[in-house]
Amino acid sequence: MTDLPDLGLRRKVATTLPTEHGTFQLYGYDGAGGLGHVALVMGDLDSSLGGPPLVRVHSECLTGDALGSRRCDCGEQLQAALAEIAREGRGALVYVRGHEGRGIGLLAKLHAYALQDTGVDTVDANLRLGYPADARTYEEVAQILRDLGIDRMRLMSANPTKAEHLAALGIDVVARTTLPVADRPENAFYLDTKRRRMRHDAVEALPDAWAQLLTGNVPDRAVPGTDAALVERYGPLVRAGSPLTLAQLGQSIDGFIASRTGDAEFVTGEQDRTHLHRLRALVDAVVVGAATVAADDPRLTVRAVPGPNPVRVVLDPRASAPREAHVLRQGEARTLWLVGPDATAEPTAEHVEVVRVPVSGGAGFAPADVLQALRDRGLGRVLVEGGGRVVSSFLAARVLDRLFLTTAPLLIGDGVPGIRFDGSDRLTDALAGPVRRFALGDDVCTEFDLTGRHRAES
Ligand SMILES: Nc1nc2c(ncn2[C@@H]2O[C@H](COP(=O)(O)OP(=O)(O)OP(=O)(O)O)[C@@H](O)[C@H]2O)c(=O)[nH]1
Ligand SMILES: [Zn+2]
Repeated sequence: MTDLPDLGLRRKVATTLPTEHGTFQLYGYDGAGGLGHVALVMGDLDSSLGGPPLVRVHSECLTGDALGSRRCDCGEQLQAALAEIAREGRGALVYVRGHEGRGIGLLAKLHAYALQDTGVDTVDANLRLGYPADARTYEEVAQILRDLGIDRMRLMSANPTKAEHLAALGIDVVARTTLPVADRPENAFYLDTKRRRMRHDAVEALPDAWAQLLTGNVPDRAVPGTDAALVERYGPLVRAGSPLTLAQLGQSIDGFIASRTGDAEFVTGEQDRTHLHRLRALVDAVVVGAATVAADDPRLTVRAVPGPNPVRVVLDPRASAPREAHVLRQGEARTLWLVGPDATAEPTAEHVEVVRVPVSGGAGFAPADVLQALRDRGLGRVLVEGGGRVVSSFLAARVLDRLFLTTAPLLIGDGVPGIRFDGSDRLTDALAGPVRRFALGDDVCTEFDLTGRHRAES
């Protein structure tokens, strides 16, 4: 190992850092002109025990790492590297301060971004501002690696120059592996420039998971983190094809979707809204009852995420929906207004089609008749999203494939009920799993897989 000058860099503090990938040892070092560096370590790094460990030398990128920027791939590489280390149960990530903007600093990088907004590539932008294309140095990194007992390692990086710098400082880089990143419209030019002008490897570029799901494909590999979670959560719905009947409801933990005055803003939080919009984007049609249209005047479009608007379906046997309701007036998506055979209803706008459906028994539609009317119009994938009575009636009729029931940590005490149906006398007959559960901020979404409960075809 080359003898390095002692830069006076010291490990100052040791603590732990629990992350979504597991708990790491965290070491704080001085250096980087007072900014300090951080190393995250998992497992025993001794090469003689488990071979050369997996190491990521990660250059600080405030915009990518902390703010989720899609101009670069830094944030995704950071998460992917931690996930890889956790998968092996062993390795280290050195988070290098002072490397921001390839060593030119944050504000200079932002100036370089402004130039890139005019079409200049990332290399020329640095040069035009009077900086080198890459001003990063690695002496302090080598000192930290040495402090961690790492003299041989497998480096996770697409940048051969980084490996060469570390090798010149006496670190034996026995292998270099690339991390999967998503090729997205926003980062394509940057990634391409790194490959053409900075010798970066062409990394296996994984497609944007949500864009794939929207086109009906379930990617078999996704960038760890958000993309992987999207595939896990929504992949089964895409695979299920058509027909498919889903329901979604957000309610307080004591089972109400609104207070007794009808105040429903907001029972569940922002993340549940995003989840609802994702479900809307993945189906052909969304179904709501006329009472929900009257109470909430929903738009039923996809706004929180990219994706197409579904056809909007209003269940209104007596044609009582307010004629001024958003879905009956605003044409950003088609609306099917399902009314009883004798109800008085005329289309309120070009995008509205009045559909006659038989009224069964009481004054309501049979869920199976509603689904049939939609299938007759090519709408096989359906989301029933409110209110409580409509969702409950589809549940009771055993036509749902899945129910997404989100509960908020809120006790309303009394109000508009959520899921209600004729219960059973014995708990063994109650509706139980299989379920999957996922956290949506403070709320918990429980996904009931009901495919085994369908009413037998008569
Ligand atoms: N000056 C400048 N810096 C950038 C730009 N985009 C990202 N960066 C910085 O580049 C650094 C990361 O370097 P990259 O070239 O993306 O990747 P790398 O570290 O060389 O290689 P990998 O190990 O594969 O990530 C981070 O410090 C970012 O802040 C840019 O357009 N201009
Ligand atoms: Zn970045």
